[in-house]
Amino acid sequence: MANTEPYDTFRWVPVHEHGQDEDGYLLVLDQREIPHQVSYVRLVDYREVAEAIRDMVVRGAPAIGAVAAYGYVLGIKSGEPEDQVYHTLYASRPTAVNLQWSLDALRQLQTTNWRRLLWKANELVASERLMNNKIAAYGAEEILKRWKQRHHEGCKDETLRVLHHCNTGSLATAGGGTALGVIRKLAALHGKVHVHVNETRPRLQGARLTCWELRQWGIPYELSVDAAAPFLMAQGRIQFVTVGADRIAADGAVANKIGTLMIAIAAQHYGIPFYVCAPCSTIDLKTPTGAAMIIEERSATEVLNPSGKSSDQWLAPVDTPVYNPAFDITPPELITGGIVTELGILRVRDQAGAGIGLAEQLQQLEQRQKQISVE
Ligand SMILES: CSC[C@@H](O)[C@@H](O)C(=O)COP(=O)(O)O
Repeated sequence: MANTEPYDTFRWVPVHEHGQDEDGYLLVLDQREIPHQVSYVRLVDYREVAEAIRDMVVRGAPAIGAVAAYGYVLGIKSGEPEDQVYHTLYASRPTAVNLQWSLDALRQLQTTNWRRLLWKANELVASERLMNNKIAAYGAEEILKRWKQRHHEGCKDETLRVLHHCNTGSLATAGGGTALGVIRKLAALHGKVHVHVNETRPRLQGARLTCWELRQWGIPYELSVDAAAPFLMAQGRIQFVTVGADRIAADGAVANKIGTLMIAIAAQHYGIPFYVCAPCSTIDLKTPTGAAMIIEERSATEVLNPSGKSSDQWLAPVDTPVYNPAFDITPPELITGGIVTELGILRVRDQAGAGIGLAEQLQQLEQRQKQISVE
């Protein structure tokens, strides 16, 4: 099982012969087909895995990382040169650092024993599931505390209202999700939670995937076009923003789905706390600032013909020039709430508004976790 849902986002399927694992393949839920149908793609070759990541059969930074790890197992199992396997998978999507992180975790074992690599891939997936639970707990505790404070100060609304961009649920991770995991936990703790879902042009991860997951979880939601977000804030419909991340630089700048920056700017304008929820593996201390990040550019067709169907569904004249960055970079000063990780919450700005680097805070949180586990 790759997660705790009635559906598996991905699953390694062992093939047993003579009482032991002789072989195996990867099943991946085809997210391009959601919400219309739940179907799985069977992947037996590491090149197919790279293609599935590139084509967004599977997407979401942590899920990409986990699936790439199984891709690496498939490549090594079939005797392909390690370098080729590593670099083919590595290049499949450039912005999500989790991809590199999980491939490095396997490469460091320096083994061609695929069963040992498979064991490691399974371990990464299991630990990520636990991390998701911790992110959910820390994030929900923080937001609920702030919400109660607001209430105490006179806000009469009984419902906790959150805006979410893209998809960060079980479909995007190996567990219960990051930002959506926080929302799910909030719903479990508080009951009255309402989610404003941004549709997330051009691939519509919000409309197709987040609405699908929220419906299954029984959490009330409402869908709007991306450009509506600032106006919803102006109308007082949003109290918090939670989003995920594909890479976080050492200064706290966040690469996430295109549209995130627009929301962060508006949230600051309207005084709405903006939270980024991500495992520590998304923090890339080797990248000092957002300016050093590689932002993936995707095809013009995604924008011109999102359905991928017949030419009469093109949204603009066929040869219209398009610039289609898949992500944007939100500067640290706009991460007004904090970065929710499995170790706790990182603050990007101190009380006086000065920048605080993440490296030192991470060290402190790690130290604290070690102390807790000793006690
Ligand atoms: C927990 S998922 C975090 C991010 O990967 C998510 O917010 C996002 O931007 C996904 O982009 P996608 O292009 O769908 O892979």
